[in-house]
Amino acid sequence: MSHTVGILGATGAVGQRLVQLLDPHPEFDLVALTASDDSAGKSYREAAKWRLDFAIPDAVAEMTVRRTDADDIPDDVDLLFSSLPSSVGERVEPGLCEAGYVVSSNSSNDRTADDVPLVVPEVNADHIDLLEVQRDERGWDGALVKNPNCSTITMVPTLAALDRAFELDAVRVSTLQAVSGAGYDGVSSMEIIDNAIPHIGGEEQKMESEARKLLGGFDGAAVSWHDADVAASCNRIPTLDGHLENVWADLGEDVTTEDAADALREFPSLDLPSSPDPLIHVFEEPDRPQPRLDRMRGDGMAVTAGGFRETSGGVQYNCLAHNTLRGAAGASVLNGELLADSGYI
Ligand SMILES: NC(=O)C1=CN([C@@H]2O[C@H](COP(=O)(O)OP(=O)(O)OC[C@H]3O[C@@H](n4cnc5c(N)ncnc54)[C@H](OP(=O)(O)O)[C@@H]3O)[C@@H](O)[C@H]2O)C=CC1
Ligand SMILES: N[C@@H](CC(=O)OP(=O)(O)O)C(=O)O
Repeated sequence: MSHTVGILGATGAVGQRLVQLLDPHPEFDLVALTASDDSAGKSYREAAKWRLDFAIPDAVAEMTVRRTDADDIPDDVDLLFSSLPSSVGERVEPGLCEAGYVVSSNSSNDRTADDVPLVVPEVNADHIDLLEVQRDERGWDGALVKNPNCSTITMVPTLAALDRAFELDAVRVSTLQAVSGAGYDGVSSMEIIDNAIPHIGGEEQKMESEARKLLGGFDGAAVSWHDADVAASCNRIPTLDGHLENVWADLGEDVTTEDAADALREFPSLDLPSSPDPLIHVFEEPDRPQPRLDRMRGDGMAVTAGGFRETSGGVQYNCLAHNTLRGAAGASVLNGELLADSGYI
């Protein structure tokens, strides 16, 4: 069955990735695009500073950009994907849900709120039913579901696999993050060329909290966060797309690299249109994954891992995912597919 969908913040970096994924989507029909008041009233072609390496899809280029306001969005849109700056998302998303819209959001506001499901479908699809609690508590006809931060998404499927096979006690992670994560105007070329920046505001705290919520249990009423101790250190490097992460997982027991790699390899995917199969690709080569070579694995939706080493009571490895596909737009689309599959739209 087909559903009508719209994009909030459609002209931005993540919004353009949403256009890329939704224009050919087999189940979603893209009918509305919004942005700031400066863009409203213009054609998408005029309003968007298009940065992807293919032409704007014909069906989208001449659509008129709308204001990000319930009064300007058709009432019968089944699902809105939100890629607004978090300060804007915080202000407008709850109002849209109150007005009856179902919103799958990539923005960081409200990700750790008690009644907002934070979901990576292959990891914690059951958390989607927190929407029943949300609707009861807030009296909404609409609903708000979030995907996590791109650095968090990159490591969480691998941690979920290790937690199911062994038991996750603690995680230490250091990131090498691509410039697209900061948005097109986020890091200037003079700052990043020939350089690395060991600071991304708020990123460590997001990885530490969002990972524990995603890996937690849901009893039908509330999510109990996983009690693993998670600590992160985040760095920006001059790659375009693809976040690479060095992970130390403490599993409370010695495990072989083969057993750890098998746990990742065997972690199941889902039968949703955007879920890759396999979800986690494990490399034998010690120098993989690499951003340029491996970010498009599974159409940019797979997580890749490799470089396993035994540590005392655990394992060390590297993992990678495409930050604006699996880590942002693709993650929101997957949550939209889960909302459809679960009957919320
Ligand atoms: N999951 C993840 O880890 C990632 C998440 N993100 C998040 O996604 C969101 C979007 O990021 P990105 O695409 O890089 O941002 P951009 O700045 O590229 O795009 C922002 C979009 O929001 C619109 N917008 C800005 N201000 C307003 C406003 N006041 N009212 C309505 N619309 C507005 C812009 O419209 P206009 O063109 O008219 O200004 C544009 O469409 C952010 O919250 C970011 O943190 C980003 C990357 C990865
Ligand atoms: N901070 C991430 C991208 C991002 O926007 O994250 P969030 O969705 O948590 O705001 C990066 O720079 O790579």
